[in-house]
Amino acid sequence: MKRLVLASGSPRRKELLEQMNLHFDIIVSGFEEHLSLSVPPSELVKQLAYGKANDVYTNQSERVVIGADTVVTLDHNVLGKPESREHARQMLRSLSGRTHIVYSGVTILSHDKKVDFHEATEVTFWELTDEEIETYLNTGESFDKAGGYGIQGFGAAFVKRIHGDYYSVVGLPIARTLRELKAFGIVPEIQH
Ligand SMILES: Cc1cn([C@H]2C[C@H](O)[C@@H](COP(=O)(O)OP(=O)(O)OP(=O)(O)O)O2)c(=O)[nH]c1=O
Repeated sequence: MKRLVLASGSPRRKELLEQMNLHFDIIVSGFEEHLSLSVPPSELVKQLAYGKANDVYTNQSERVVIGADTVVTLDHNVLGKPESREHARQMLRSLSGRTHIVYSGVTILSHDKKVDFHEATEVTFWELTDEEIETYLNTGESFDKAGGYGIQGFGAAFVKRIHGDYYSVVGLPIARTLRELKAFGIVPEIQH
């Protein structure tokens, strides 16, 4: 049986794989993310996902490695994780009352195969007041998340509409990932 490795420090990605009853190890990659690559966001997230997976993959033939990356785009600007409270505030103000796209890219690597894909999900926010934004910033939830919000947390209060895979917004399009993992011989253990 191949050994699945998640090349991610994201607690959300870990929880989603656990939710599906997959057994895996975690090795966090030291790959440096640069959001400035001049490629479309759908390519960018795949390139960053590949960078993370490839950093952890060490040519061990029994390993299947998953890397993933998530960004938010608004008017062709790419928003990663906020670097400060002010940066998070600016991001949330720019997302207020608008529709943005969340891109998640995934790479799965083994010694003889590489699969990569992305999902794009449209998220529309209600108009946010300054007070709502400040209250949200106080939760501290913004700081490790692309676009400065977490749809799975208090950020749920901002979401008017979503079109696409919810789990991709959280960081890992889990259904598509499971489907692709099958080709690597990785299937969840179903408990009877
Ligand atoms: C938009 C949004 C993003 N996010 C998260 C998913 C990702 O973890 C994070 C984007 O950062 P990433 O660089 O994709 O991932 P990461 O740094 O958390 O983990 P690693 O690089 O080790 O794999 O934003 C949410 O949790 N909820 C949301 O609603």
